Amino acid sequence: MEARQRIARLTAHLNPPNPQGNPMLEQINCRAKGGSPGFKVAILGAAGGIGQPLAMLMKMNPLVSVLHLYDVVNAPGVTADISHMDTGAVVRGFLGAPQLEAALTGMELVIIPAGVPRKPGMTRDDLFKINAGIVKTLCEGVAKCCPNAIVNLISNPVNSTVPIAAEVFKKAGTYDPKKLLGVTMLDVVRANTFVAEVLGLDPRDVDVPVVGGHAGVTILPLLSQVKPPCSFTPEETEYLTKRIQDGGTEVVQAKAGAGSATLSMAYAAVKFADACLRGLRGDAGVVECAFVASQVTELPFFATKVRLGRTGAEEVYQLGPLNEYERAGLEEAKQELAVSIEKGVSFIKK
Ligand SMILES: NC(=O)c1ccc[n+]([C@@H]2O[C@H](COP(=O)([O-])OP(=O)(O)OC[C@H]3O[C@@H](n4cnc5c(N)ncnc54)[C@H](O)[C@@H]3O)[C@@H](O)[C@H]2O)c1
Ligand SMILES: O=C(O)C[C@H](O)C(=O)O
Repeated sequence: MEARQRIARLTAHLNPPNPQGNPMLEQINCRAKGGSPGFKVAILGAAGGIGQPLAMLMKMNPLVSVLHLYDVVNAPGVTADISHMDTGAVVRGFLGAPQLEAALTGMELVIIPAGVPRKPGMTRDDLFKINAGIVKTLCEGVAKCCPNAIVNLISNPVNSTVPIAAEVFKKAGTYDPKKLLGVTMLDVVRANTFVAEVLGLDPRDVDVPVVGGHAGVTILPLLSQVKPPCSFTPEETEYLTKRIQDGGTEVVQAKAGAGSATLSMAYAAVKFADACLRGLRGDAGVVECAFVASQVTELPFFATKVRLGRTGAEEVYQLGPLNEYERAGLEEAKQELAVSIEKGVSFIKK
C-alpha cells in the first residue's frame, strides 16, 4: 500500500464524523486485521465509573483481541483514550441505541455495568426502577446479536437483574443457564481483604467463599471454609460477616453522594472476566463464586463457587458443611433472595 493511502486510513478518525457510520470503527478496522489472537469482549456502560477502569484493565488483558466499548454517553472519548494503549486488543467505540447491535455482533463475552449507582440512604433494590429496564434492553440486544456469548452482569440489584436477564433470554429462546453469571466477585475480594487483615496474612493467600446473593444479608461469607484453615472468635465472626455484608454501603457513605464502588469493582470484574476467558480457552480448574441458575437450594438462583469452562459455568458446587451461625444466615439470606428473584421474574412476565 502507498504511504499516502496508509496515512489516510490511519487518520480517518480525525476527519469530520460520518453521520451514517462510526468513524472510530473505520479507523480501527485497518488495525483489526493485524490484531492478536484472543476473545472478543464487549463492555456495556463503558463510559461509567466502573466502565472506564474496567475498559482500561480489559485492554491490558492478553486474552482479549477485540474490545467493544458501548455507552449512551461519552463512548467515543473513552474509546479514543483507551485505544492509545500499546497492548494487543483492538478497541472500537459505539454510542447510543442505534449502535448497540454493532457493538454486540460477534462478541464472546459481554460485561454489563450499565445503570445508576446508589447514593447514601438507598438500598440496591431502590435502583430496580431504572436499572431493570436498562438490563432488559441490553439483554434483548445480546439475545439478538450474540446469543452464545457469556454474560457477566454487574448492574444492581444483581439479585433481580440476573432473573430479568434469564427471562429475556427465555422469551427470545436463547437461554443457556451456564452462560448467565451475576458478578459477586467484589464480595469475595472484600472478604479476602478483611479476613487477611484479621489473620495478619497477605490477602492473595486467602480464599473466602461468599455465597447467597449480592445485597445485605444475602451476602453470606462462609468463614468456616476459609483457606488456609483458621478459626475465628464469635466477635471476629460477627465483625467480619457484617463488614463484608456492608462493604458496598461503606464505600457509598465514604463517597457521600458521588456514587458507589467503581475501582475495586473494576478490579473484581476483570478478575472474574479473566476467569471466564480462561475457562473459555479450556483451562482446567477455574473456580470462582458467581450468582447463577442453581439447584443448590430451593431457589432458582444462588451464588456459590462454580467451575468455569468452555461453555460457561459448567459445574455449580454445593455449599459444603456450614456451622450454626452460617445455617441461620442462610435462612435469612434465602428469605430476602426469594423476594428479589421473584421481583425480577415478574418484571418481564407481567
Ligand atoms: N455487582 C457489583 O458488585 C457491583 C459493584 C459496584 C456497582 N455495581 C452497579 O454497577 C452499576 C454501575 O455503576 P457505576 O458506578 O459504573 O455507575 P455510573 O453511573 O458511573 O456508570 C453507569 C454507566 O452506565 C451508562 N448507561 C446508562 N444507561 C445505559 C444504557 N441503556 N446502555 C448503556 N449504558 C448505559 C451510563 O451512561 C454510565 O456511563 C450500578 O448499578 C451499580 O450499583 C455493582
Ligand atoms: O453497594 C453498592 O451499591 C454497589 C455494589 O453493589 C457494591 O457492593 O459495592
